[in-house]
Formats: sequence, C-alpha cells, structure tokens
Amino acid sequence: MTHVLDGNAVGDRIRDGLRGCIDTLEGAGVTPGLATVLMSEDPASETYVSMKQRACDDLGIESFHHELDTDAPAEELFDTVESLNDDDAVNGILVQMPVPDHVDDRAVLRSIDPVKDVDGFHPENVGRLVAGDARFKPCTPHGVQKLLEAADVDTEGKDAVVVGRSDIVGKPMANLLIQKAPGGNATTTVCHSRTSDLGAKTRQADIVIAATGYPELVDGSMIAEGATVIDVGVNRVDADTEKGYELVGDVEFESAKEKAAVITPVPGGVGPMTITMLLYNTVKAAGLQHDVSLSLP
Ligand SMILES: Nc1nc2c(c(=O)[nH]1)N[C@@H](CN(C=O)c1ccc(C(=O)N[C@@H](CCC(=O)O)C(=O)O)cc1)CN2
Repeated sequence: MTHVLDGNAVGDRIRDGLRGCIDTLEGAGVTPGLATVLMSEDPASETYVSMKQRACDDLGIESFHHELDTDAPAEELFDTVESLNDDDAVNGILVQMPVPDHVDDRAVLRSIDPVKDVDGFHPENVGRLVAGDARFKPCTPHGVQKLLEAADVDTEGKDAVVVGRSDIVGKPMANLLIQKAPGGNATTTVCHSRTSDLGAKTRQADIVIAATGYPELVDGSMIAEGATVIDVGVNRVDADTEKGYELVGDVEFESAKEKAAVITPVPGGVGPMTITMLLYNTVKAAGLQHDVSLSLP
C-alpha cells in the first residue's frame, strides 16, 4: 500500500508548534512580522503571495505587503527593500520570484539584510547552508526534509536523485541531502536538462525529488519498486475546468504511485510545506533578532 504524504497535515502540525514560539515571543514583547514584495502580474505568483499573507494572519504573524508595477524602474524595488531592512517591525523580507527581466534578481537578493532573508537566498545564507551552518534553510527543500521525517524516511546511506538544479530548490535540496546531519547523509546525484539518460539515474534511486517545472516528466517507468517520490512541481496546465487549468506535478502521479512506497501529491504535498517553512523562518528570524530563545518544531 503506497503512503500518500499529506503536506497540509504535516504543515498543520508544524504550524501548531510555531504557535508556542509566537507566545514566547509575545511574552518578550515581540510580534513577528513578514514583508512580502510582489513585482509581477503572474497569477500563480499573486496566488502564492496571498497564501503567504493569509498563513501569517492565521498564525499571528504580522504581514506587510508591497506591490510594485511590473514596468517600474528596478530602483523602486531596491528602495522598498532598503526601507524594509530598516523597519524594526519587519523580521522577514520575501521578494516573490521571478521578478521582471529588467530587474537583476541576484542584486535584489543581495540587497536584503541577511538576518531578514527568510527565503535563505542571500549569498551569505547560501554559503552558511553549504558550510553546514544554515541560518535559514530555503523553504521548499526544508519542507521536503520535514515531509521525509514525518514519513519516517531515513535518508542516511540512501541513494537520492534530485531532478533539477534551480537556486530555489535543486541546489539547496542536494546540499541538505549531503550534509552530515539528520535528513542528510544521502549519496546524492543531481540531474538536469543535459543529463543523458534520466530514467537510468532515477531508477537506481531510493529517493527521487523532482523539481524541474516540466509537467509529468517523471513517470512510473523511471521509478524503482519501493522508492520514495517527492514531487516539487506545481504546473498549471490548460484544462476544461472552472479556472481553465489544473495543477499537475513534475511526476505522473498514477503510474509513479504504482511503484512508490511513499509519494507526495500535487496539490497538497510539498506546496503547503513551502508556506509552513516560511512561517518557521520568520519566527526564527524574530527570535534571532531579539535574542529570544525558541524551541522550534
Ligand atoms: N521568494 C520566493 N519565490 C518563490 C518561491 C519561494 O520559496 N520564495 N517558491 C516558488 C513558489 N512558491 C512560493 O513562493 C509556492 C509554490 C506552491 C505553493 C503551494 O502551496 N501550492 C499549492 C497549490 C496552490 C495553487 O492553488 O496554485 C499546493 O501545491 O498544494 C506555495 C508556494 C516560486 N517563487
């Protein structure tokens, strides 16, 4: 029987644990605050940012939202980040990616104060992660680690294949999997668009993590019997539905489920964990900035 992992349920348990941390912060006179910055008209990005704000409201994190025209000069975004860096009510800053082409996204990430960089994308935080001394683990890979832990999937000594090499998911995921730490110690292969025989690589894996942005790229024929399959993709594909699309992962769920012992669905798998771990990082940031020690879940 395949275990279909419920990201909403795992996320809810972590959010419950965060409530205690928020009470501790409140006791010290601190209300955690997250600022989201959106410079995009992409409907998916708009959805993700409003989900983040709603999740903050539900948990008792103050949220501040800044929306910029997509054709505004890049300076407007840098000025916004600068004022948020200086704002004591803001513990975490998140610029929703992607930003328009005329904005240098790496410069934007560098402009965020690293102690408020709750995405974990600033070069200082990337360096700390690679060195095994993470301040903020990027939300999606951290969420995947928490999902694996919840399903009792031990990564130690396992063969893991990460499909995708993005800065947001693939690279930090692979880094976490090779760390000498719980949730790590896996022998890890990173595959990408130039990998010559993807199926040959994924078929030898105990754990496959698909993060490519290509709908249903990985199917059951590419999965070993009894493997763990984590699907990071959330792709909107045209469909005859009320919204005009349906959400599809990077994994062909039905055929992969036939083979896998553990698998995540889309929606309702990794997505909700991304939001949960953003809340986690925001609470952690507030604790670090105010020297309040917290028992994070
Ligand atoms: N600054 C950042 N930008 C982006 C990140 C990020 O971590 N930081 N990640 C992705 C998208 N992303 C968060 O922003 C994200 C993707 C999916 C979900 C999610 O909960 N998906 C739901 C379905 C939601 C829907 O109805 O569309 C699910 O899978 O169940 C949350 C966050 C890119 N940019």
